Amino acid sequence: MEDIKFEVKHLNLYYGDFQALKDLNINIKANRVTALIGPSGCGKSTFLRTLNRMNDLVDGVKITGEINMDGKNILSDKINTIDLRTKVGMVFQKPNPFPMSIYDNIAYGPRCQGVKDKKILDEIVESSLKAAALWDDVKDRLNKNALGMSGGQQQRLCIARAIAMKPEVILMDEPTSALDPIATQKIEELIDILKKDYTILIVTHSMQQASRVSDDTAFFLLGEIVEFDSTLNIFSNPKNKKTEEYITGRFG
Ligand SMILES: Nc1ncnc2c1ncn2[C@@H]1O[C@H](COP(=O)(O)OP(=O)(O)OP(=O)(O)O)[C@@H](O)[C@H]1O
Repeated sequence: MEDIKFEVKHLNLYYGDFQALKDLNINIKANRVTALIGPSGCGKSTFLRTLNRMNDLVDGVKITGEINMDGKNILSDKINTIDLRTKVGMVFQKPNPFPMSIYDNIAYGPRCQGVKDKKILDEIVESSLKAAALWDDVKDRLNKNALGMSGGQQQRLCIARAIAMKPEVILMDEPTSALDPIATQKIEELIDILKKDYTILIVTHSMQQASRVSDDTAFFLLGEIVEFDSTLNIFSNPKNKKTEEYITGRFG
């Protein structure tokens, strides 16, 4: 059996009285790329954020059900959310480097965790930038401000920053929606390389992107998962009529 990273059981999420996720049941496989697709407002980002408890930061949220990560329910009160967010890193829609040097952007997280040794920090910075396919672009200007990089480079820096924390999972919420086609292609190539070492979930509005980068795809509609299958099946032989209508562009 393939390794399951997240086993989601009867997951419901409410923002106040509004139910944004409805009885989700899904197994996310380790070391695969899972795409979350569906029309605007159907709960993709909300679901993504349950996986590192980012919704805890929103007032009035209520969550029921279970999300077992490597067999442990991460929704339990006993879970240390700081540790969880170290294991489950996140990359956002808009690249959001800190207004500091390229080096310090990567070293920031490890330093917060108490790493002080310059040699170790140098190693983390180099290996993280290499893993994000950015080292060659920036190795001669590590002390320059990260805000001077192109948008695509900034997004790869944000991926490198996530990698520096040695995560097991990387959540990506529309990571290329602010990027041009060439920068997008680089991120997609990177995702393909990273899945060897990490479990990746990606929210995307691009059907082409979902079919290019992902192994499995979940189709969301109005807070429910309508269909979850291999990306090949979802795009070539969807079982649900709504899935077929969405992927062929008839709504959304
Ligand atoms: N903080 C919040 N408070 C109240 N309602 C929210 C909050 N965040 C999201 N919602 C609502 O929950 C539903 C799901 O939102 P979510 O952002 O998860 O959808 P999405 O599928 O990611 O949409 P998009 O593709 O537009 O990013 C929407 O109806 C949204 O208005």
